[in-house]
Amino acid sequence: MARHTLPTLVAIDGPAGSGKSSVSRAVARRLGFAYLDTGAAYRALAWLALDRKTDQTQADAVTALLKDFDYSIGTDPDEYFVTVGQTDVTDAIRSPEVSAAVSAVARVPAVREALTELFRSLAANVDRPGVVVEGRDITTIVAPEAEVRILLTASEEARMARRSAEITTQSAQTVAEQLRSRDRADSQVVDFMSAADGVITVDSTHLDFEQTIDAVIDVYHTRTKRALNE
Ligand SMILES: Nc1ncnc2c1ncn2[C@@H]1O[C@H](COP(=O)(O)OP(=O)(O)OP(=O)(O)O)[C@@H](O)[C@H]1O
Ligand SMILES: Nc1ccn([C@@H]2O[C@H](COP(=O)(O)O)[C@@H](O)[C@H]2O)c(=O)n1
Repeated sequence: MARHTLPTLVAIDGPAGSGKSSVSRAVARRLGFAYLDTGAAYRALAWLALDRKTDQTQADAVTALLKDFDYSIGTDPDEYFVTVGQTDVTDAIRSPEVSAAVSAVARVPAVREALTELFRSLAANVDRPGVVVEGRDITTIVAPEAEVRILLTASEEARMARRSAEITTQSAQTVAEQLRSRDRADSQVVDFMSAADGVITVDSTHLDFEQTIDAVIDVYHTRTKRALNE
């Protein structure tokens, strides 16, 4: 009987706007790996809370949503989608309302436990030789055993400039304040501002997009070669 080999895990954490999703997706494409965006699940649950008019500050009410959280995500880097039940929420989960609500949902311990299990199962069952998983606690909680663990950072100034270039419907000041306040709230729950032991920092402040992808791929090759020699 064929033995199921676990996919190679590339874990990437970092603050909002550091380039986790865009860089991880591009790295997955280059390596022929799957791509798992974990923030999408927290966003989808926040979307459900808003849809059901659930008070996101009430941990019990948010936890109760988990029982009918019928969540699905595409892990092919070229076919990304997010659904809740029959509803495609791929775009809706990026709305300012969801971004403002998501940290309250993500701080509920029962939510973190359930989603961590879900991420482990999704990552273990991809149909590619590896998977790039990105979020806030992948290198530390979800997959501390990952072969490659990276903290992707950039200065607050660079992250804000990149994000506000993307969002044209809000002022640069509003975008910056939302980014800062989300990082502040999220970092009370998990530490994604400093690299844990064994985690390599890639600082993209002075790198363009392609250089950042190259830097991550370099870390991948260095770490996987070293693992082969150990
Ligand atoms: N090195 C870079 N140079 C220039 N732009 C970059 C670089 N890395 C990422 N970007 C751009 O910065 C923006 C934010 O990146 P991205 O959405 O991937 O960040 P993120 O860390 O996933 O953010 P969030 O956690 O808020 O979802 C995107 O427009 C992306 O194309
Ligand atoms: N591993 C993770 C990933 C995300 N979160 C929470 O979800 C929010 C949205 O994440 P994005 O990557 O899409 O920005 C984020 O602000 C966190 O609240 C998390 O807790 N852990």
